[in-house]
Amino acid sequence: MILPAVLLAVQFSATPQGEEPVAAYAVSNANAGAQPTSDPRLLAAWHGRAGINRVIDTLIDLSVADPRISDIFRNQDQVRLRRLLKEQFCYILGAGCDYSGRNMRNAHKDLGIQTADMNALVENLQAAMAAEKVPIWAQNRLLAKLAPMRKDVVER
Ligand code: HEM
Repeated sequence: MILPAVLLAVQFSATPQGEEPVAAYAVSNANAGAQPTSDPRLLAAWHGRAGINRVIDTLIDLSVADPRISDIFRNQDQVRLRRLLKEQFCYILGAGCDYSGRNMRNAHKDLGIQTADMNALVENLQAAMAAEKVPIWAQNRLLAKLAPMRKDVVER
């Protein structure tokens, strides 16, 4: 009975306020691209869900203003992106969220992202984590979760 429930969720899920509609897809935490951690020390080092949200806000602000990659974000739904990045990090860091976005391959498939773009985004993420005073060991735990997603995000 899981499949009909998923289909219903996809068919009837309304577009959140302020966001643009996207083509239907099957919602699953597997789309987040990494297994969640369950280490309270790690979550505390990130300053919980509020800290995660601040890091994502800084990451997006830096990236849309970054001349190396700003073109990629132009004309994209940044309201949706902000919401789903927060959900994804919250899920991966074990802060109690489900991830409701698309998988990494489908979300990035038309963006033409190159290795240099990925490196620029990771630099901005490191700056955002440093601004939140996330210790290096806790930064590295998150970066290790993101590393395998490179192959789905970067175009070959
Ligand atoms: C491991 C690295 C990355 C992660 C974890 C990640 C995560 C995400 C997530 C969760 C979404 C929303 C998915 C959805 O709309 O259903 C998304 C979309 C997007 N990402 Fe990434 N991303 C990564 C790398 C990048 C890079 C390197 C860039 C550009 C430099 C980028 C640009 C975008 C843009 C523009 C969208 C919006 C696409 C759309 O609305 O159609 N991402 N990403």
